[in-house]
Amino acid sequence: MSADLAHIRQVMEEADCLFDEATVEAAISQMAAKINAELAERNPVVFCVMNGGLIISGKLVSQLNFPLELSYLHATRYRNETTGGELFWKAKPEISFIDREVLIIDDILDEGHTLAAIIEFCKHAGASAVHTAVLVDKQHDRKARPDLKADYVGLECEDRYIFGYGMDYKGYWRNAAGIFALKGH
Ligand SMILES: O=P(O)(O)OC[C@H]1O[C@H](OP(=O)(O)OP(=O)(O)O)[C@H](O)[C@@H]1O
Ligand code: HPA
Repeated sequence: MSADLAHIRQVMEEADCLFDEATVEAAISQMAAKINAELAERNPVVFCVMNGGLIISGKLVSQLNFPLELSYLHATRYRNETTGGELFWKAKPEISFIDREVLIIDDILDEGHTLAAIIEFCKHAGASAVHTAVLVDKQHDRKARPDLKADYVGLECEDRYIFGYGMDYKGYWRNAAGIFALKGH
């Protein structure tokens, strides 16, 4: 069924901007500086977690100043909904990373089931270390594991459904140049 575009537009009109473009870009640059300082000599294989990780991955890797290999994987549990379900692998990594360090880039660490499963998968598949970078870490006490943290975090946000910078509302607004919170959520 096609989305109701009038509704999709209204959602943006009513949304609260949590972080404007300049703030998000500054956060991405800070992440890049830290990754450059810590991973430049590690020859990591970098994986973008599709679809949400697309924008942050592109903006982040272009600020990394060392040679790296870039690929993607796709694991999803929200499927255009605002609450998560069972994790479904749409595409597993194709590039080999046995005995290599891996850097996973995603848009958001929410409950963390997605990131935890990807970390586990990469370790089982032979990665010598798994580093993780997320643009946003949502603050609440529903994490898959209480100690689950990403190594590189751009921003922390309140416990609301957010979109923009790769994150979608019903498949839309991944392109929004800012991070917005849905009215009433
Ligand atoms: O921390 P969690 O609660 O597991 O949620 C985070 C994950 O959810 C979103 O992906 P989604 O399942 O929406 O797939 P998509 O990126 O293709 O939209 C997001 O891009 C993260 O990968
Ligand atoms: O708040 C969110 N917004 C968009 N996608 C998401 N995936 C998990 N949480 C979110």
